Amino acid sequence: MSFDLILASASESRARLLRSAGVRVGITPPRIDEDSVKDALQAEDAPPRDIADTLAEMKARKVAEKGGGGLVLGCDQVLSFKGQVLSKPEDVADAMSQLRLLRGETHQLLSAAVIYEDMKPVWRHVGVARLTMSDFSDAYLEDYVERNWDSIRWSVGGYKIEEEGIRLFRMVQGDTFTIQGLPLLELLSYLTLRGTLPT
Ligand SMILES: Nc1nc2c(ncn2[C@@H]2O[C@H](COP(=O)(O)OP(=O)(O)OP(=O)(O)O)[C@@H](O)[C@H]2O)c(=O)[nH]1
Repeated sequence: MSFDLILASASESRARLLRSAGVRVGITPPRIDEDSVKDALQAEDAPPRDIADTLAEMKARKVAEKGGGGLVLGCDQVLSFKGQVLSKPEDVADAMSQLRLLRGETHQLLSAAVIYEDMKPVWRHVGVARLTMSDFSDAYLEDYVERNWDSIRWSVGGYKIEEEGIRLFRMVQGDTFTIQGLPLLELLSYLTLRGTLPT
């Protein structure tokens, strides 16, 4: 089976978004040390957008270097809150403390995507969403995390917007795809414009 692109990501959410849109996706998870790259960039005060874009490009390049040709898509999402960059929660306690931090406040999700072809970047986009959380109670927060841990553990911010996580919010600006980790609309526009996908 031929693929429209290779997804250089272990994210089941991204694979699902692409396949639901009818994109024929091969998966090759990248093997990069995200944390050390993130730490180095934060030490240089790199803005969250640059952190996400740099990591997305590194993942695409790492998989493109394995050969195989075609289009390789690398992605990365970061949560930006008052100058901090938050990652996926380490454990239940971390998820609870992150959500307490974000409660009643507005944070941004930045979802970067980079496509490599013939060993060079040919397209990139960083989607941005702004999300304002409601003032949910500690009791609901703890119950939400305990019940949903197996799902939210894979999500930056410790929530899944398309599941019960939507109840944590009172306002969301930006598309659900960007929030779920992929600027899908912009990606599909590029793939149709270049003739990879029929339209
Ligand atoms: N389904 C869903 N996934 C979300 C949501 N918010 C964030 N995510 C996921 O959170 C993850 C963000 O972490 P990343 O480091 O960018 O990606 P990853 O899952 O570690 O996978 P790699 O691309 O291999 O690094 C992605 O898998 C996103 O799809 C959401 O609201 N819904």
